[in-house]
Amino acid sequence: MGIRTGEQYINGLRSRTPEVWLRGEKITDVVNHPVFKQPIKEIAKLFDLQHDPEYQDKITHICEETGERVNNGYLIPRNGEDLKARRQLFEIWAESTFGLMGRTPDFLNIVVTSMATNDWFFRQYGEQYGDNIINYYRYIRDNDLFLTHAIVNPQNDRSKASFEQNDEFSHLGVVKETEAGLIVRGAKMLATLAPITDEVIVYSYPGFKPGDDKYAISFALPLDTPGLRIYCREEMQDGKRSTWDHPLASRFEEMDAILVFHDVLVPWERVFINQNAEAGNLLYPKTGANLQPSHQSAVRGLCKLSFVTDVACSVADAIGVDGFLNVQNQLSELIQGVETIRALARIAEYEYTLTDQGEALPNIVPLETIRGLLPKMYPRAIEILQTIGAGGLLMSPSGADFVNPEIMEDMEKYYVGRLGVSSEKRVRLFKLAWDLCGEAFGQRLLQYERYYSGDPVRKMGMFYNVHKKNNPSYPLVERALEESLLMSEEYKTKVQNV
Ligand SMILES: Cc1cc2nc3c(=O)[nH]c(=O)nc-3n(C[C@H](O)[C@H](O)[C@H](O)COP(=O)(O)OP(=O)(O)OC[C@H]3O[C@@H](n4cnc5c(N)ncnc54)[C@H](O)[C@@H]3O)c2cc1C
Repeated sequence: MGIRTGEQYINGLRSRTPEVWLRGEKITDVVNHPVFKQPIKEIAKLFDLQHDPEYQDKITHICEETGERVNNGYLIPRNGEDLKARRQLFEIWAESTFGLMGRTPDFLNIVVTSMATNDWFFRQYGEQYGDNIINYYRYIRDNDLFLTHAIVNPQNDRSKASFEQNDEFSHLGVVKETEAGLIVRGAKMLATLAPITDEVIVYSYPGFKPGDDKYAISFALPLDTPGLRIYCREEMQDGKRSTWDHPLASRFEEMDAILVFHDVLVPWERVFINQNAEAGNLLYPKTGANLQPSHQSAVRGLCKLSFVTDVACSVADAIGVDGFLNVQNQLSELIQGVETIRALARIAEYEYTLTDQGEALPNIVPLETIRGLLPKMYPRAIEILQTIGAGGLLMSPSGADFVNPEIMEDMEKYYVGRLGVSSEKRVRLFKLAWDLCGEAFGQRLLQYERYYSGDPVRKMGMFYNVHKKNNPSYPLVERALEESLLMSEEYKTKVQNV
């Protein structure tokens, strides 16, 4: 089949009834549910872009294996040009949602592509697991499926390993093996967009302890697999608020969910890692399953930070405060932050290396640097937006006020910005800003930047450890010590006295 249209994506959702729970209610028609309707349309637009003549060649390519047109996320990067082609996809899709939707389909396309490129890794633990990951890659590529992923255990007791938890299966694990496949039980978090995706892939961060084998699994399933429940968090938008009042929050909410598996059958052909703590721990360091999607996250994060920066500049300009030195300092901090991330993302691409499999890997150091910087830069950007918008963020009336003839005149008079900025423009701009920096929607966006790819605190620790391993000595420091010693009177005296 190759690339789908938005309508085909929506029809795919319509054809299935996963067990989605929201506010104690089982949702039977996700496509028409007010909470999911608009985000589904926003994702559908991404699929449609694949058919838009302006974008098609930038975000899709002809698959060598099938001759069909497929998404660039399925491109196995072999050189810098391929990485660039992939980046164009990330940019175009990220810009479509202003970078506010993080788990667009490209994210997991890349994870699975990288896993399949490294089938040798899975094969070490059984030939069939290598075949399974390749077949799964082909299946999602050729059917252009949209995946969610659940890789973290629920926060039950983080001081204990999975096998030490009070309940043997609070963390997802294997109950038994059958002829048909694995029977799995327990929970995984935090599957963003799960209710509106086609399939889930389960794997884990490293960190399995001896005794954890039965929890060290990786597999993929359709979301309507019997026994699989999707528990949504409380929604941040009820789907009824207007796009005038909530220009972003009403469009781009990414629902997050916990997945609970009630003795779910995972057919053997969908198993990639089977109860193997060693494989679970080595998946990240030995394959590009972690690194390759960081490229998408970097480009998407750049788009989001750029957007918030532009909103802050627009707000400052609209009320004439961008001539003040303190405001200029804050805006420059944001602009320089964007430029830093842009430069790092480009360096990662240019300094790619080839693995033994011929897979082009972007340079991990700049990508991990972005991963370290964004969780600090993004909250800072939001703080700056709040500081520049100040009280104005809290005085915005609603769209309904602007169309009521009794008060319209006041609306148009008292909410104006600097010369040339109408009341309506100013209020709508401040509402855009408020969605980002005040609404629960905006708080979730912030939490996303902190945690979307793991705990930033431990990531910084790992970054330092890897740096130390790769830089076991510091020759410049040694030279500085050596040279100054040789030049010192103390050294000369010591030599004379010996
Ligand atoms: C908006 C959002 C969307 C997400 N989307 C997805 C998704 O689509 N798929 C997915 O699989 N996951 C997703 N995640 C989950 C994400 O991977 C986790 O939130 C992240 O890995 C951090 O884990 P945690 O939330 O369990 O925090 P924890 O690991 O429980 O950490 C909680 C706190 O305790 C500290 N801490 C915990 N353990 C240790 C330790 N051993 N040493 C030192 N400090 C420790 C941490 O520093 C942190 O401050 C998402 C998260 C968010 C917020």
